[in-house]
Amino acid sequence: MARYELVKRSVALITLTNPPVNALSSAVRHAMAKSMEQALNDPKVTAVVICGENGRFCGGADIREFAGPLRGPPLVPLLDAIEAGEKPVVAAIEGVALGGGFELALVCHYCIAHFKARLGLPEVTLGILPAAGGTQRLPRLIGIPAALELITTAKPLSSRRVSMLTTPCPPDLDALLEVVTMEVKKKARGVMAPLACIQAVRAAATMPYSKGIKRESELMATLFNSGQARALQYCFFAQRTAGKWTLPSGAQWNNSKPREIRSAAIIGLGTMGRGIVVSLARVGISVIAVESEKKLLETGKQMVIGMLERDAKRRGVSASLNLLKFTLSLQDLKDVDLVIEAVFEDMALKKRVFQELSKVCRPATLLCTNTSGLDVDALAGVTDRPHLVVGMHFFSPAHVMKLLEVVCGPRSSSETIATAMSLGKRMGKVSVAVGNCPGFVGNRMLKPYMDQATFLLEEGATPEQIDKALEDFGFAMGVFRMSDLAGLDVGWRIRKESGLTGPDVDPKNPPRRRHGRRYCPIPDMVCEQGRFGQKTGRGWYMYDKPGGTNAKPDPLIQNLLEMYRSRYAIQPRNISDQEIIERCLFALANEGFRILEDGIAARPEDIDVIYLFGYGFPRHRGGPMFYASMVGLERVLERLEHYHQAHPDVPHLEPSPLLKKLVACGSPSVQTWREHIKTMHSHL
Ligand SMILES: CC(C)(COP(=O)(O)OP(=O)(O)OC[C@H]1O[C@@H](n2cnc3c(N)ncnc32)[C@H](O)[C@@H]1OP(=O)(O)O)[C@@H](O)C(=O)NCCC(=O)NCCSC(=O)C[C@@H](O)CCCCCCCCCCCCC(=O)O
Ligand SMILES: NC(=O)c1ccc[n+]([C@@H]2O[C@H](COP(=O)([O-])OP(=O)(O)OC[C@H]3O[C@@H](n4cnc5c(N)ncnc54)[C@H](O)[C@@H]3O)[C@@H](O)[C@H]2O)c1
Repeated sequence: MARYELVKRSVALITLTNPPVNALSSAVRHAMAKSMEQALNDPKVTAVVICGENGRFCGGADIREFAGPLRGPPLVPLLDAIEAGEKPVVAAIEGVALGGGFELALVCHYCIAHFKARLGLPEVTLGILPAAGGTQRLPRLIGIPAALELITTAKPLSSRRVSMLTTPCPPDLDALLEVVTMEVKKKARGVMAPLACIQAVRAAATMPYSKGIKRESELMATLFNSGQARALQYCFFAQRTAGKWTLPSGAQWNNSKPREIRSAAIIGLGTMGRGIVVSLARVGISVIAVESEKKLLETGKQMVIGMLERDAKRRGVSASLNLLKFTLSLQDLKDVDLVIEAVFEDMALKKRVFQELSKVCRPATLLCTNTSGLDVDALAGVTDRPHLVVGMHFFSPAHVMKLLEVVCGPRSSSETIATAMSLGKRMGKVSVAVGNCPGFVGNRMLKPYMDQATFLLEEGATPEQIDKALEDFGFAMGVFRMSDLAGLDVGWRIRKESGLTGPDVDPKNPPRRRHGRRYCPIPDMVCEQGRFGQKTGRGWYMYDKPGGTNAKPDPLIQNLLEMYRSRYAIQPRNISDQEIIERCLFALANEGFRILEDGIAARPEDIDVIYLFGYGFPRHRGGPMFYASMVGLERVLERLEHYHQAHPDVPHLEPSPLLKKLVACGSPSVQTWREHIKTMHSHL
């Protein structure tokens, strides 16, 4: 846990040895305390060097220990003792010095850092604050403004020469803290940790160290026991668990070898195709991009080049334009390692493309689809290599959004899945393996969530009221603002294709019902007026111009809602924010339970990661499944039963059998739900 050596008969070298990141677990703290004591008491030792094994100084406190009672020697007195010791202590930093690891470096009398080292205080991302003196020592060392920036944003710092640092000098502390508070509140709505950090830094500026460190500890105690800290720490591990896919055959992430991908092709240079090209090229993969018409190819090419150049400028590297080739001919794809199809969401068209690819590409080429929800296995079925077909479902904009759903068809081989997962990781995506069903995980769950929002409109709410309730909950954007951004025509086209609306469907027979269940035609009526969202300057909101982003409530939508309600004799009622949150989010989680039952997602963590990275679910709430567990499964069940009774024609509100089962088993913690699903069928 910590190795002690005497070097050159006078220097004590203490090496932290707790792989993989040398976290400060209780055993490490214990070993460090012993080693420090030995060094301080040995008259031969004139100086101490602390470093970490395997090129990593220290990743901070052991986050897993936060879930139980704190054991072992506490960190603060240990660090205080190092700082107070009479022999000089040097931190030799390689790799990372994060959180408690950085705080350890701060108490050392000298620090030497490798130029590639990454230092930082990521505690706020876990819902806590740097409570081993970080909020007290860092402001003293680098000044209030720089310390606030590092502590409240968790931004890592690369190592640099002191002469390059600006001199800390806050002209007016209160004004500065006010500005930072406003920024933090704007960026992270309702998140407690950064605000507590500001209070702790205020203490560093206004109190002696002995009082400041007490204040730090009080604030930590409040955060430590908060639901937000639990949620954020859950997210940390969920994100790491999500990459660990497993198939019923026993093939899994650590026994399946991915193929190396050097070249790829993208079919379709629309919204998604362009972003996928950029994501591939910037990690050094050569890409052939295919379009159907010369003009579209040229437009797509110019857009991709612009995106790559802007991206390269931001990252201070040169744009990898030499990796790109643009063509109208599928014949050029003979030798690529992998193809990602991103043409219109039209099964017949996609089948034609896959048949063609089957003929053109060499037999070993992987064929992937970016479909948002069509049957991946049906596409596999038209090829000569169904085992090499897999869904790679990117999110828009594909070069920015971190999520990738890897959709495993029943015939996708483990090597194919491993390759798609590994390619996602290489592109910097959080990749989650999911099963094949309409909408997969993310979009399948979106339906009940959006349905509830539109039903609430019928019953008396407004788009802005629903959005505000969701944004106050922590979503970056409410459901209507998000739909305006994504484009309302996409969903309209899908509803037309599934026979829910369109010229052949009589809206009055029966009204507000389709396929035997409640249906809200308001989104169709909005689209019929040419209101497709931001791109047309009108949608659920109005914008100053097409492409504008400043959403304002539109009286025309208000009129439309009033006319609609009077046409169907609906008496509008006052709807509380609580009802909005419960109906939208419990319906969302309820579908998540069904997805787990159906074996489309392997575990609740996967669903949560999809919602955190693909749909802007607030991280401090942990994701829809974790949120349901925090609310209490019994309560979620009771509320769903209540709403289902009030709306029996909405099957999505009927509590899922898995939810009922979990409640009957005493509402176990989310990490153990998997044990209750084991016997069910897996589509992964
Ligand atoms: C370090 C990384 C950058 C490495 O990234 P990489 O991509 O290489 O690897 P992975 O991320 O995949 O990680 C590999 C593996 O390691 C696990 N892991 C990583 N870091 C930790 C960690 N810190 N603890 C435990 N485990 C860790 C990870 O899970 C992977 O394993 P798995 O099996 O899941 O695959 C990257 O890992 C990273 O960014 N790590 C996190 C860094 C971080 O956030 N550090 C801060 C930790 S919090 C902290 O340090 C707090 C300090 O300020 C100390 C505070 C003192 C506490 C005092 C307590 C007072 C409590 C008072 C409350 C009283 C309450 C009461 O009264 O009740
Ligand atoms: N837009 C999103 O938010 C989003 C998100 C995830 C997945 N998707 C999915 O990605 C796919 C593409 O969506 P999009 O939004 O980029 O569509 P888009 O309409 O912006 O682009 C599709 C492109 O494909 C081209 N194309 C059509 N047939 C072709 C052919 N035979 N050969 C070459 N090019 C052809 C079109 O000219 C067009 O440029 C769809 O399956 C969609 O469901 C979309």
